[in-house]
Amino acid sequence: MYLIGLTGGIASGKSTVARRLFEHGAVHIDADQLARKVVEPGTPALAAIVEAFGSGVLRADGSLDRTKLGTIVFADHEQLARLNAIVHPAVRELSGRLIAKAEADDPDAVVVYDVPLLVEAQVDHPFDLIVVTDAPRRAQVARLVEERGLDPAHAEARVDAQADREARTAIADVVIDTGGTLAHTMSQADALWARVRAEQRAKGSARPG
Ligand SMILES: CC(C)(COP(=O)(O)OP(=O)(O)OC[C@H]1O[C@@H](n2cnc3c(N)ncnc32)[C@H](O)[C@@H]1O)[C@@H](O)C(=O)NCCC(=O)NCCS
Ligand SMILES: Nc1ncnc2c1ncn2[C@@H]1O[C@H](COP(=O)(O)OP(=O)(O)OP(=O)(O)O)[C@@H](O)[C@H]1O
Repeated sequence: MYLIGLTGGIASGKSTVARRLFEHGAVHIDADQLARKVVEPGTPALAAIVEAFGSGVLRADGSLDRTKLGTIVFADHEQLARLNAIVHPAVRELSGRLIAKAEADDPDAVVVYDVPLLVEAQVDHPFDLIVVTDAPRRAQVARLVEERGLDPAHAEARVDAQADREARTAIADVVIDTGGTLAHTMSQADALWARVRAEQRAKGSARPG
């Protein structure tokens, strides 16, 4: 297995790069999706969230009201830390299991773990390569406002809840510049895929037997 940790700020283009790598043949594991799964009705994490934030964060059908909880936690660092302490361990455990399963299914798989909070959440999977998508803050905010309908203040609050660009690029083996055209992002993703395949081939031919 070749394990890529893919991270980047909100709306920086992680999913766009992950989708391209998936089209090339990578297995894609998405931390945002896992974070939704571990708080489905009936899970211990959802029970812990209700205990911490009250039943006002539930919808009438018993599922989590994500907009309501988002409004609470992205306005207050302490509340966000409480939520993270509930959700992150569950995501860490589930992602570890899924990565192990991908390797068991195909020892030669390239696995992309797409995780917005790689820097913030002490993710310590044994990555072969850490890739960071990097766009200017104004591009992130503009995408959140124009494409996802957030109001500018909420968009800024989400960006501010995350590590800054410098902290992320400091841990990167590869930085993908996602501040330009989509075509420029795609060509960098294609070059990354070619590099990973070449590294895998080199490892394989160095292997005895
Ligand atoms: C607060 C919640 C309910 C808001 O849900 P919502 O559907 O509006 O957003 P969604 O989960 O799709 O996240 C969108 C983006 O917000 C950013 N974001 C989400 N959680 C966090 C966080 N704890 N800290 C900083 N940024 C975050 C990420 O860039 C993410 O890609 C939800 O984000 C959540 O449960 N967050 C805590 C878990 C978490 O850290 N998830 C991120 C990956 S593990
Ligand atoms: N050069 C670019 N590279 C990547 N995405 C771009 C670029 N220009 C515009 N975009 C747009 O920006 C958006 C980026 O969204 P994407 O879901 O890929 O980001 P993300 O980092 O995964 O976000 P999130 O943290 O919310 O999961 C997409 O709608 C994409 O079309």
